[in-house]
Amino acid sequence: MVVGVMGAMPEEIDPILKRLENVKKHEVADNVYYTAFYGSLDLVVAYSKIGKVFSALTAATMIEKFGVQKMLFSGVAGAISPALHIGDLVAATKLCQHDLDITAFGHPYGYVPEGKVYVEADPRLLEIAASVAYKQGVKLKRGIIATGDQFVADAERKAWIGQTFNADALEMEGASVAVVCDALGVPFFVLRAISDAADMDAGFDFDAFLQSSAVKSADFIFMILDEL
Ligand SMILES: Nc1ncnc2c(CN3C[C@H](CSc4cnccn4)[C@@H](O)C3)c[nH]c12
Repeated sequence: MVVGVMGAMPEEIDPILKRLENVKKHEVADNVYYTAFYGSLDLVVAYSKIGKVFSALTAATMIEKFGVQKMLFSGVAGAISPALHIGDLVAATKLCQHDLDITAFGHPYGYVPEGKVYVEADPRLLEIAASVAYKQGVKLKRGIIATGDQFVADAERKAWIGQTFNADALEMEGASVAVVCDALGVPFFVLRAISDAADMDAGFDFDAFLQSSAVKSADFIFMILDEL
């Protein structure tokens, strides 16, 4: 089976790559894709670069050019829910785009005609994640993740996103990956480890915790890969 493991930043996939052997590099569509065998799995690993457009391009390229059959996203996120603290793992049950706004035409935030506000993650992959977390004694929360093309470092914006979408965490790539995988019929799973609280300290906390949180997410992704 061909499994895609995506991140947005180099720091999010470095902990994945360093645990793989005989990694091959492929330059496709202005990006670098790494392939390697992991047990019985064929892995395709890449960081997309930041934001919804780049992450959509990478997800589509992984599926259309590399034949990815299951997509796992590993990375960091800003917390919205007060129950989420730096280093905590959260798996997306569904994802939305908090910066998609044609409310001027009477539509809800995050909605465009023939689209949907939320895209649901694959229940089977969520089930595997919950089972792995239980067996390994890892605390894994589930929640709604809101995606937008902005680094949120403002309590008011964070509160608005939380209230408008009932979101538990926010980032800049998950919902676009979800839309691509959903449209192309590829089961997907988005895992994030909290790096900051999307408030006035977000920039400092992000710099301080990016690496350690990215490793936490990557380590759990390997626990899931071992079950696929
Ligand atoms: N508060 C937050 N708001 C929005 N997104 C996030 C994330 C998740 N990632 C990290 C990175 C921030 S932008 C970036 C740009 N340059 C350097 C580092 N990060 C982008 O890929 C989204 C963690 N905390 C977030």
